[in-house]
Amino acid sequence: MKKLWFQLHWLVGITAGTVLIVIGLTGAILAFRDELLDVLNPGVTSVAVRQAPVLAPPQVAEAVKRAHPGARITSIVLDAEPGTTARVSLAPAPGEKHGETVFVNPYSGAMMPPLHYDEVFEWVESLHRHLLLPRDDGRPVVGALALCLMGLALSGLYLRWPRRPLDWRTWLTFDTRLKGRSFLWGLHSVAGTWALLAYLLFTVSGVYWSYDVVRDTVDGWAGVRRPPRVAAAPKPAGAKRVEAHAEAADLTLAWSTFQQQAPGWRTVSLRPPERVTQPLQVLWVASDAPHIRARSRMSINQQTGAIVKNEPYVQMGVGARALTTLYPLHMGTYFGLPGRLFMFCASLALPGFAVTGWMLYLKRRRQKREAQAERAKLAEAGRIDSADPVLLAYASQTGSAERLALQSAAVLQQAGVAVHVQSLEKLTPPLLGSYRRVLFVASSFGDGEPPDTARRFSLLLHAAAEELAHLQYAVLALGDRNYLQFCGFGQTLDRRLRVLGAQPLHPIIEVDNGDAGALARWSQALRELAGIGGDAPSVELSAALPDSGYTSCHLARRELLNPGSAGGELYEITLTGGDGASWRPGALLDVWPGHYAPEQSARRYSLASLPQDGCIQLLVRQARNEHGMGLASGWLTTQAALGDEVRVRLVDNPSFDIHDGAQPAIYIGNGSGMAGLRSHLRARVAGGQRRNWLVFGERQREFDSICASEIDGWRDSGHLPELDLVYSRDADGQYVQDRLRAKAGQLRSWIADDAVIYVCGSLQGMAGGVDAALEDIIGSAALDELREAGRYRRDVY
Ligand SMILES: Cc1cc2nc3c(=O)[nH]c(=O)nc-3n(C[C@H](O)[C@H](O)[C@H](O)COP(=O)(O)O)c2cc1C
Repeated sequence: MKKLWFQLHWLVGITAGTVLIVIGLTGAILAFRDELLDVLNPGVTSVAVRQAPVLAPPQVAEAVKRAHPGARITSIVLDAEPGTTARVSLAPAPGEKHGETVFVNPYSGAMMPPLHYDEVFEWVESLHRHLLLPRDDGRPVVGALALCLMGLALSGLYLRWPRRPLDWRTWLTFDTRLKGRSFLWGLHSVAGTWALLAYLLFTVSGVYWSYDVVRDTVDGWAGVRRPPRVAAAPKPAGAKRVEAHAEAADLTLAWSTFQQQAPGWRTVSLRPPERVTQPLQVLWVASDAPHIRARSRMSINQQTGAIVKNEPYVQMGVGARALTTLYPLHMGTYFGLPGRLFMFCASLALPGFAVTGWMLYLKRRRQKREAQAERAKLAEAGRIDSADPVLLAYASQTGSAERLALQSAAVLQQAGVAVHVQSLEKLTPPLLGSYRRVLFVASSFGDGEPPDTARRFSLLLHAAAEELAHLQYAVLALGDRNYLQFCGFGQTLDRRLRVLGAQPLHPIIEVDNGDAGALARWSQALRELAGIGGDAPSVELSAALPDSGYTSCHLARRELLNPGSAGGELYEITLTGGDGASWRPGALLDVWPGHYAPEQSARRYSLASLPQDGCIQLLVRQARNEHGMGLASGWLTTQAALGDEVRVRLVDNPSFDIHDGAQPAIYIGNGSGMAGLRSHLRARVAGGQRRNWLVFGERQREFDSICASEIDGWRDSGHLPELDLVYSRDADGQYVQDRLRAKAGQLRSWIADDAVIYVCGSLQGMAGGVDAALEDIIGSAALDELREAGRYRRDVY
């Protein structure tokens, strides 16, 4: 059901929604038409206020007749606001369609300069009301668009219905720290909810004005009688034009009658008829009227001054009065300036909805296409038949979990493990129970809820009484920490599986916004499951679309840091040109090796510099394999010429993010792991944080003392009171874990002082060794506590 509504919402959105942009923009312009005209025509619609009596309509009419002899006045509009000029409309000259409008100084009767640009606003209005089509053709089209707007607003409301509908915050606010799709979604849905009332008003008024049948029916209910709509009959050729000077009556009598009857008015419009024998029509808004369309009418005999008909607004029926609110509600003027601004913003927001809606849709479509490509790759690799396959089950709203499930399946399949990949949409508890090992990749949606496609499975699993003691499982939960229920569905799934007796292969791994560190842990879990040996290169999983978000930089400098080393050559690579790029210490950089093979995936490096350094720096070890040099490392360290373009993408790395505050920091690492540690240390030094301890390992002091002068500088300035540089191949060779054990007491004391531990470098050997040493020194429970408290952060590969 929700799927169908989603399809409808999006289909109407990209069709009618696109035209609604025009209606919205023109509506926003018209909302401030008078003010815009005033700005464009200074000194036309108002003059400086004087302490002098203002001219009455008969005197205004006289002044206009003197300036435009022979012209017939069709209306005089006065405004009680001091300094507002009188607006007088004249009948069209022979052969013309529209008559002139002139403005008259209310104190002196002088003619004001002509008003310019009004025709532009008329054009905008005709675009807004009938899309520049002939009026009778355009009105129903605009009416249909208004109905589409209502459909979009209401279906949007249904699609975003939160689990806790009574909490107003979930309706009207969203966390602006959200990123990417979540941000767009939050903006689209929350702004949509805010604008909902405006759109319902636009629709109701739009439909009323667009369809005669609706208008007649509603008028009938409201007891409003309008004159029948008949086209004005063409005047017979040779018909005599009414001569203004011969026929026009003096307005004095009629005006004095009106004034006796209506002493307090805000605006008044007099419509002198063609013939003196016909009554003068007066429309006026009382000074205490509730809105600008609360108009009273009066017909006055021009010759005797007697009232022919008097229809004060207050005596109108309830229905008729209700109908007069339609226009002020549509414009927002009913609620004064705040109302106008609200309706203005709602109109302007229409293009915003179209843009965010399109962006959401295109992103979703790309994710799906990428998932299809990954699925095809998996199928191409050939299915491995087995009676005991691993099931990779995914719950995905917008495609990331599906892609990660497929990438995970590929890792297992490449290692010879038979896999089945299945969406939770099609999974049932009995089917789940037919597997022995299941890996879930589950995102969260709404408010920590399952994605739409996984709702049914989630309900079934809750109601299930299946015994799952034979089942081993692991959960990779995707989410975003800015949501209150971070990885809510992944956690629910994990809890429920435990209750049903299933055995966790691995503690749940929670991925905050595609966090590369968490994905690396999942990748490691997959390797263990598949029995992949330590020497095999690790596989990079990525939730981001393969080629999105890249910018161009240029190779500015490359420096060999370890000439003569027994290990691989290590270079400092400097890139420039990513102006304005910003990242936090610990962040990563994807380098796109598309210069060789477009289908290749990116290579990821830890950033070794800070944005304030004015450049991007990496420490790149030149990788070598049986085909030669590594694709990206070979290119960056040897083949690319200085100045060559390098396509890069910044990747947040929340699990290796720097901590704020003065807690001490212990930095442990080896080899190119210096990159991640260096960006942290630079930030700590810049921030004046002095309690830092670096434990760093390489092969030989003579050849591998990388970044030595910078490290010496930190030590000399007092920012590195503890420094342990260890070299495994020197005479007194040690690894970092050995040094940690040797300084166990000091380590415990730093940890007791709330230190945060950072580890960056190779997973094989170093990271495992450090983990074991820490466990020995402080105990596994304390290490777990550090991990949970975010005080043990790793970026290992
Ligand atoms: C509307 C919306 C609601 C979300 N709600 C949550 C949430 O409550 N908790 C959470 O951890 N993540 C939440 N997320 C983040 C997603 O789980 C995360 O972006 C995930 O990577 C999406 O994976 P998918 O593309 O497979 O659906 C939400 C995202 C969106 C767009």
